[in-house]
Amino acid sequence: MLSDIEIAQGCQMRPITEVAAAAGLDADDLELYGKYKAKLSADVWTKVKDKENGKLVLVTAINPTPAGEGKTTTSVGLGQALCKQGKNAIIALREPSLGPVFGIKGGAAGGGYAQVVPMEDINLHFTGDMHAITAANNLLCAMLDNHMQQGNLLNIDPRRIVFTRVMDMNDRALRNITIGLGGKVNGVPREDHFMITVASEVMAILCLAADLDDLKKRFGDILVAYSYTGKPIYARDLHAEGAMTALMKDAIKPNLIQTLEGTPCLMHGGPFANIAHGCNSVQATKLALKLGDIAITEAGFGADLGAEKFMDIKCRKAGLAPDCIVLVATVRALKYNGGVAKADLNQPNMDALKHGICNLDAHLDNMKKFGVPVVVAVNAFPTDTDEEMDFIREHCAERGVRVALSEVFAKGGEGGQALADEVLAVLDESKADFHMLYEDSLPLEDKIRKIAKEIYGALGVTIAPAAKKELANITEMGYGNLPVCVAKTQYSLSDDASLLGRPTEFVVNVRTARLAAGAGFVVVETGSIMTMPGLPKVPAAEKIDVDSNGKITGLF
Ligand SMILES: Nc1ncnc2c1ncn2[C@@H]1O[C@H](COP(=O)(O)OP(=O)(O)O)[C@@H](O)[C@H]1O
Ligand SMILES: O=COP(=O)(O)O
Ligand SMILES: [Mg+2]
Repeated sequence: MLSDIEIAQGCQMRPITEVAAAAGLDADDLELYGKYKAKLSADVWTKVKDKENGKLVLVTAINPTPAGEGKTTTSVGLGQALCKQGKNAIIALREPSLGPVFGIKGGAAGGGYAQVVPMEDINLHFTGDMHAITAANNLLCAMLDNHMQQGNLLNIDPRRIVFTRVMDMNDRALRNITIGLGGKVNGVPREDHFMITVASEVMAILCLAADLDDLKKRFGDILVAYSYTGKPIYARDLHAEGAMTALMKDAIKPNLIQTLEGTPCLMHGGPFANIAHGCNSVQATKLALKLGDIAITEAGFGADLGAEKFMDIKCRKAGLAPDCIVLVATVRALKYNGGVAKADLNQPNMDALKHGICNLDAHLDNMKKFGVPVVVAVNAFPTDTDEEMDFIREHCAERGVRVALSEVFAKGGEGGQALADEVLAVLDESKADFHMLYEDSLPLEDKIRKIAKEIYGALGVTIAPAAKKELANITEMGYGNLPVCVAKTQYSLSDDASLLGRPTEFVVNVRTARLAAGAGFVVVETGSIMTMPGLPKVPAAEKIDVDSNGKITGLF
């Protein structure tokens, strides 16, 4: 079989203006970035906002292997499959980060015959949104350090700065740094940190902002530090929000691209779900609901992370309500959860599969708590045996859960017909009764406990003294009603990556708490999760190249 990039490069793409027209958009609605990419102009929303919403389908997954289990692939394939049936379906995805592209996981444009294109553009610079987010974030940092250098009128305590620099790269050497060295002319010496751009509050704000004015207000609301007397200092106190917004005036516009089968895809915002809220932008999702009769969107990593945050943060903030959940399961991830080593996942192993199926059960039980009907998509890999796939389908049938074998990777939209039929049946039944896991009024610590117990299956939660103190401080400052965004490993329901399957006898250990006042949630870090990943022993970057004609190879 051809590689993802070979398939993508072999695609005869439609001009993006044609794709837009099929989605009901005309040339005035587009700002072209070449022939195959465009941004939607700001007044598209005014044009479509009074249209009736389509149905909303969320694609999530069981706990993944390090390679990922095919949420993006399934989202693209399902969109292709529905369009093949003549439905007006549009997908809304997140943008890739260079971290995984050059690291372990690869791109975020799907795979096989279920990809969005132009894949290499999308996975590298795309339309520059990641660079704009990085620049806006680091401008604020530069203005913060400059304020302290220029007399520090705000009396900022350099030991209590809570906003850090970012870079869209896996670079562990930047996790903990010292800046301002070299004497008076070089600034105020202090400890600083880098996180990866996709974990930043600026990224979250892009994903949750309604428009340019809201973006600017949220930027101004970013808590950056405390003064020596404990007074909170916001970005607006540094007069940074205007310039930050100017840097992001194009990044806030959703991107329009196409699938391998020429069907429309909105791609905007790229937070990871282990260290951020993991959902594409509200703007893109709301536009997809207006432009399509069915909008398919994804949330990162497993349902314990992306789906929970989709429901409890994105839907809460945006007034969205999913009509159907597609839960992607793979034989390989279930065997991984059944204790099989990564190197042996391609070997048939019914015992491990039967042992690991409890992870699927955990996520099925969890999704029920949100009142949204589920379809399990068994994402078929070439190494899967019929016996293994039949076991998963029979297990779902015994639970009374709709299930479909998805072959979209190998066959594109044609391979997603069974899945499309199951999703359409759910949408026709309209049995969704969406509700969030907790009320705004639940105290922050209790929100954390509720997520840990109800979704992760924890016995309880430990909260480090510093985190406990910061949660109390955040509540004292009037932010106790905000939702919580848990930063946690994606490999386990617990905060310990080694506890696979459906662990029970564990507690979740909260290390830190951070107010993202601009985004409107509180981030708590658990276990050993880090917001700046590192490159692996053999980075994927080593296999990426470009020839003298500009043709890229090795991206996957
Ligand atoms: N059915 C499949 N067979 C083979 N490879 C697949 C299949 N589905 C996905 N992949 C590959 O697995 C990786 C992860 O897929 P992706 O859709 O990005 O997962 P996720 O969005 O859940 O992280 C990609 O490299 C993709 O090409
Ligand atoms: O946030 C992570 O997203 P994927 O699961 O799509 O890699
Ligand atoms: Mg993905």
